[in-house]
Amino acid sequence: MTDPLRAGFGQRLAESVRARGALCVGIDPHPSLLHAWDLDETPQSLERFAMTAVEALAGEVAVLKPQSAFFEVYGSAGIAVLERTIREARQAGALVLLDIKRGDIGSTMTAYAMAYLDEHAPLAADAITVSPYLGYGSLAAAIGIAEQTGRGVFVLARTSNPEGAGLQRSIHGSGDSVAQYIVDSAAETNAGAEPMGHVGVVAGATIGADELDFSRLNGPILAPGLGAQGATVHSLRAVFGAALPNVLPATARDVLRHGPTVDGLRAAAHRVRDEVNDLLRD
Ligand SMILES: O=C(O)c1cc(=O)[nH]c(=O)n1[C@@H]1O[C@H](COP(=O)(O)O)[C@@H](O)[C@H]1O
Repeated sequence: MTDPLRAGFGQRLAESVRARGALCVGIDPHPSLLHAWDLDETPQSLERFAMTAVEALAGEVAVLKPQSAFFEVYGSAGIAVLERTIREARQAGALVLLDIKRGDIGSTMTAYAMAYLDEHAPLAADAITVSPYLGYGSLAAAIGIAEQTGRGVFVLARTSNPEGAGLQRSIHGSGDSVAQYIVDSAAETNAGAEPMGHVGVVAGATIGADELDFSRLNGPILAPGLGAQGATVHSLRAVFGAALPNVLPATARDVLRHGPTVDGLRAAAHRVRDEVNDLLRD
């Protein structure tokens, strides 16, 4: 295995996907899931939930994606659980994509990058989600620090929620859609990187067929929306076409609802992973 601190994120992700299959499982401790697992809404229960997910999945799937909001709800106690979740998941071999969807003016973005992408940060993950609403250029500090530390960013391009379409499909000054402009901006950053660059994009598995051209991206595509939001593994081919090998399908509730047993969670993740493997082989 390549030293995670010396290889770029594109390479580390490619290796992890090769070894474990293309799947990202979200750790989203929704109140409804806590209840379904017979847990209450306390930091102790949050910890039990997250640690069970880590035990079941961190040695199995390529990427785990804790959703920060569900931890932040509990204040500092929740953040402590998030720190432990990130640390233990990484130690068990998963890449951790922290879902925080940050985006701000450049100087503030530097602070966010130091909080989540700096080697010594308590919440340092392998990658984070970022929002380009303040302009792709405002993300430069995060993109730069990620590159220096062997980490990655996933920029929201065409999100899985129905409300995203109006804004993201509107026409940008470049003449393409806003979403395509984001994909093309990431492509410029990733140009020439081997095996691919460290700037991914987010494009929901729920979006229309062939809506975006990913042919120049040279980076990963996080595709949330499988399961609870209605997309299926089968639908990925129509949405992503030739870009399928770079797609990292993501699902949270559809796996987590098979807890609280470690075996149940693992079997659910394996089922989705195997479906994705079959799709990629076809
Ligand atoms: O960035 C994300 O991960 C994300 C982007 C997007 O377009 N849609 C989306 O659902 N997500 C996240 O992916 C997860 C989806 O969870 P499930 O619908 O339970 O699979 C949530 O944590 C969302 O915040």
